[in-house]
Amino acid sequence: MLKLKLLPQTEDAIDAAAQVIVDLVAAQPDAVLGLATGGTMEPLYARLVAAHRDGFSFARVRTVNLDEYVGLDPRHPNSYHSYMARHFFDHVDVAPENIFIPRGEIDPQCAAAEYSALLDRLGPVDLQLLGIGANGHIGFNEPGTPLDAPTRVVELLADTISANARFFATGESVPSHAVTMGTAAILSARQVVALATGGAKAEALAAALDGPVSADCPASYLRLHPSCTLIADRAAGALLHELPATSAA
Ligand SMILES: N[C@@H]1[C@@H](O)[C@H](O)[C@@H](COP(=O)(O)O)O[C@@H]1O
Repeated sequence: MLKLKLLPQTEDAIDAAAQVIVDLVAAQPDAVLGLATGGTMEPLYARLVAAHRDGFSFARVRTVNLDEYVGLDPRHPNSYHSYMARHFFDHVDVAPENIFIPRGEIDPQCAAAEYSALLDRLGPVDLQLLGIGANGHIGFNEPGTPLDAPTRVVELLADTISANARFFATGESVPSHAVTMGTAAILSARQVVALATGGAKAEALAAALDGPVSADCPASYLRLHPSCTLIADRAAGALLHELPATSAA
C-alpha cells in the first residue's frame, strides 16, 4: 500500500524523509539502506550529516546505492561515488567496507553482474530511499521497464540525459548508459521512502499516483509495494487529482 505524505514546504518533506531513516537506523543499527542520488537528496543528506554531528551514528549500517553512470571513474566529480562521498560518506561514520555502489569504471556487464550478486548476498534492502525522475523513472529504470527488471546495464533516455546535464560542465558529454538496481530489487525492499520536491516533479507524481500502474511510469509500481511512503511537498503534489485518504496536511 502506498501512503502519501504531502507536506506544505520542501523542508518539511526533507525533514520527514530524514526522520524515517534516522528512526530506522535507531531501531536497527545494522540496517541495509538503499540510497539514492540527485538534487532532491542533497538537503536530505545534509540533515543526516547534521544528525551525525549531533551524535547520531551510522557506524553499523550497510548501504547500497541505486545506480552509477557507465564510463565514469569513481573520482570523476559527477560519478555517483563522488556525489555520495561529497554529500554523505565523507561526513558520517559509515564504515567504508559497508558502502556499495555499482562500478562505472569497469566493463558494464561485469559491473551489473557483480552488483546483482552483491544485492543477493546482502538480502532485501531494509529501507530503500528513492527519488523520482521527471519522466517517472526510479533508479535508472526508465519508462518501458517491466515490474521485474533485474539489476542491469541500461541506456538512458534523451530526457534523462538532458535533465542530468545540469550537473555536468558545459560541453562535457553526459553518460548515455548506467548500471542500475532493477525494479525487482527496488520493489523487494522491506520499506520504500520516495521523496519528490518541486514543481518539476508534479507531472511524474500525477502519472505515478493517478494514472494506471504501468511501465510508462515506473514510479507507478510503488503503488504495488506493501510498505511505501511517498513524501512530497506542495509543489510536487500540485497536479494530483484526488488525494488519497492517507495523505497528511
Ligand atoms: N538516477 C537518478 C535518480 O535516482 C533520481 O531520482 C533522479 C532525479 O533526480 P533529481 O533529484 O536531481 O531530480 O535523477 C537521477 O536520474
